[in-house]
Amino acid sequence: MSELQSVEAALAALIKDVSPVEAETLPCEQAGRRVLAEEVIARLDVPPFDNSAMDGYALHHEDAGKRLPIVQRIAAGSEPRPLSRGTCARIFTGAPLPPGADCVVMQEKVEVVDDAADVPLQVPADNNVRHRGSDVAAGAVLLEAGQRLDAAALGHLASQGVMEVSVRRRPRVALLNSGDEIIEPGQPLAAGQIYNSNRPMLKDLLQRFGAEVSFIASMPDDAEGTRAMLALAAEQADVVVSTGGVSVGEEDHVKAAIEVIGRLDLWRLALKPGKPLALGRLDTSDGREVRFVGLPGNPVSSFVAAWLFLRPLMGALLACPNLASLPKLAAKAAFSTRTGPRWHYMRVTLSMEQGGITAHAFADQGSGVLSSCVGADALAVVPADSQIEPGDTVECLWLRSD
Ligand SMILES: Nc1nc2c(c(=O)[nH]1)N[C@H]1C(S)=C(S)[C@@H](COP(=O)(O)OP(=O)(O)OC[C@H]3O[C@@H](n4cnc5c(N)ncnc54)[C@H](O)[C@@H]3O)O[C@H]1N2
Ligand code: MOO
Repeated sequence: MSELQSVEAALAALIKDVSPVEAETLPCEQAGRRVLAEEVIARLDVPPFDNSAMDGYALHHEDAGKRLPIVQRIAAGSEPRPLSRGTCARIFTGAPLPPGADCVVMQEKVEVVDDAADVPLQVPADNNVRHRGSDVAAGAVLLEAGQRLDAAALGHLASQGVMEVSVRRRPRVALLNSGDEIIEPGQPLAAGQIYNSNRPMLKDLLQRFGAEVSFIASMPDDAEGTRAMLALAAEQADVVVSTGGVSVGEEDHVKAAIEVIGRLDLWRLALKPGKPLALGRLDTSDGREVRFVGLPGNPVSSFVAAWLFLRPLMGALLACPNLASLPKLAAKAAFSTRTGPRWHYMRVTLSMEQGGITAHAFADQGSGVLSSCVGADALAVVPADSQIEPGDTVECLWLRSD
C-alpha cells in the first residue's frame, strides 16, 4: 500500500455497498434537515381554488374600460357569489375569484366613484389570477425520496396539510481523536499541549451532513488503548471517524489498530492536505460491519477530508443525492501555485468580478493553518504535477451548500 491512491478511487471504495439506514416517521416540525425516505404525493391542488394575487377588483375581461357597480366584497376565507357581467367585486389578495370573473385589476389602477369602479381600458383575461393547481396538482410528486427537507420543502408539505413524514434516521457517528497532547477547552494548557480544535469542527460538519454524533471520546496514545476505544466506538455507531494518528510515526496507532481489529481498505492518498487518510471497517459484537474513516490530525487535513469523504458517506447512508458530491463551479485563479504528486485542495474565497467568478487563495495553505478554512467559500482543485497562474481557470468545490 505504498502507492498514493486517487481521491476518486478512495471515495468509490468508501461508499461501495453502503446501505441506507432505516426510515422513521417524524412530525414535520421535527423533520427539518432530514432526508425523505419515500416520495410524497400531493393530495391537494395548490392553490386549492382560483384566487386573486392583488387587492383590487374582480371582473370579466370583456368589461374592461367600463364603470362597473361594485356588487360584492370578497375577503380571503369567504365564499364568493357568482358575478354578473357588467359588474365587479371588491376582492383581496388570496380571496377566491367569483364564478363569472376571469381577471383582477389592482386597486391602484381603479378610480372608485360612489359604489362603482372605473377600470382601465385593457385588462387581459387571467390578469392577477392564481389558478387552482398552478403550483401543485393533486396526484403529482410533491417531493422526491432523497430530498433534504429544507425550509421551502417544509412549507410545501404544510401547504398539503401533511403532518408527518417518513425520513431516514440520522446515521450514528462515533467521533474519536488521538493525541495525548490534545486537551479540551476549559483546562489550562501545559507545555506542549494544544486544544482539541478538530472535535467541535468535525462534530459540527457531521451534524451539518445529517449525522447524529452519538459517541465522542479521546484515544490514548498507545496501541492497546487505541484498539479498545475503536472497538467500543464501533459498538455505538454506524460509522467510526477518528482524527489523528494515521501517519507513519511510532506514536501513530490508529491505522495499526484497524489492521489488527478490523480491515484496512485503503491508506495514503494523492491529496494535499490529507495524505495519510485511512479507510477501513470494524466488526461489532452484533454482527454489523461499521465503516471506519481515519482523518489525519492536522486540522486543515481533517476539515478538507471531511468535506470530501464524510459528506458523501452520509449521502450514501441517507440515500441523499445532494450530499453525494459538492457543487462545482469554474473560477479564475487570483493566485499562482505549482503542485507535486498530490492534488491540492486549496481553501479559497470567491468574488464576482467582471468576466465571472474569481478564486482568492488564503495566503498560508499549510495543513495546520486552520485560519485558512475560516470563511472559505470553496476548495480550488489543482491537479497533481500542474501549474496555475493568475487568470487560469480552476475548478472549485462549493462549501456553502448543505
Ligand atoms: N515522516 C512523516 N511524517 C508525516 C507524514 C509523512 O508522510 N511522513 N505525513 C504528514 C502529514 S501529510 C500529515 S496530514 C500528518 C498527519 O498525521 P496524523 O494523522 O498521524 O496526525 P497527528 O500526528 O496525530 O497530528 C498531526 C498534527 O495535528 C495536530 N492535531 C492532532 N489532533 C488534533 C486535534 N484533535 N485538534 C487540534 N490539532 C490536532 C497534532 O498536534 C499535530 O500537530 O502527519 C505528517 N507527518
Ligand atoms: O496531508 Mo497532510 O494533510 O498534507 O498535512
